[in-house]
Amino acid sequence: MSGLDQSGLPVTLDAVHLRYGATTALDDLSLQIPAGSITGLLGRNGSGKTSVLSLLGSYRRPTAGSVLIGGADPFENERVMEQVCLVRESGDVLAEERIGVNLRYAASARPTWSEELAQSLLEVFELRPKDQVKSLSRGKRSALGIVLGLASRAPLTMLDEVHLGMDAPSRYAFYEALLTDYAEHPRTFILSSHLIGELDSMLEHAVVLDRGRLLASTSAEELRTRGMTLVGRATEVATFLAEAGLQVLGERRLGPTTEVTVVREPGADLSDLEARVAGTGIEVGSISLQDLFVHMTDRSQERP
Ligand SMILES: Nc1ncnc2c1ncn2[C@@H]1O[C@H](COP(=O)(O)OP(=O)(O)OP(=O)(O)O)[C@@H](O)[C@H]1O
Repeated sequence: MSGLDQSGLPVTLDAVHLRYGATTALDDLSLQIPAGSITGLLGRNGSGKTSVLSLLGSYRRPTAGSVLIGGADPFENERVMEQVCLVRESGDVLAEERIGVNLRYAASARPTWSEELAQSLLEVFELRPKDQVKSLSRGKRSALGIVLGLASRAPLTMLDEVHLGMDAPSRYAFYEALLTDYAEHPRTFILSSHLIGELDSMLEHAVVLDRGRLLASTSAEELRTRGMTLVGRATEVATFLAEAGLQVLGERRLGPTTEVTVVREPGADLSDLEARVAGTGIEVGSISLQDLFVHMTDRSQERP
């Protein structure tokens, strides 16, 4: 890696294991996050999202395997880490200090810092430099984390559930600010969240974890097209499904009508589904990333 990479850093995890004592948090995780992408790091509680970000933020080292940012090991690597910004849910701020002091501290540590962006975001989120961090409400403290994360303009910027506690208008202001600044200053963003519905349209790449294992690391578009819904008369849908060779994830009955969610195997094609249902009265619809995620991580079918 030479100098500052202004267009975003790629991330590679190769056979990564992370254990906390007897707990295996990450189990043989291999994935790549493209440089310059807005990537969603998705998973249920305890799936390992924060653990992945702690490795990338150089708070921890893997028990086994390798973590590379821009081709280099980030651990205790100042040259890499000045280009990496991780904002954790806890904020990582100097709570006893004023907002202005926190901003000056961040600016001094970051060669890519934009003071202009920081000041405009303070206005967007109605934060005043003279306010003490410890007196901020939870939502305002989250907003401060977002100001620090976005104004860092770090080539790898990671935001771990940062928008928790923020009201809907503030969250939408955050999404808009991120997209606007990203358009002018592309970089790699990794956003970890449960609010997949809100992030869906922003994401270019998605990493889905479940119990420390990788379920998917793929383009968001590929993930979105993995599933479809079929809505029609129950008998017709059942007849179609009997011949279609599709995996059924879920079914909802609404009187004589049924809605089934089907998925294709990675690499298979669902684009001909419209043509295949022609004349059956069945309608084909898309499913949201949120619904697909719920289905992918559903454990209700598991039996010990
Ligand atoms: N410091 C720790 N000591 C022991 N176990 C830990 C520690 N941190 C995390 N774990 C365990 O590692 C696993 C992954 O946790 P992690 O915090 O990475 O998940 P997460 O996806 O970020 O969860 P959440 O969405 O609830 O924040 C969980 O089983 C968790 O209990």
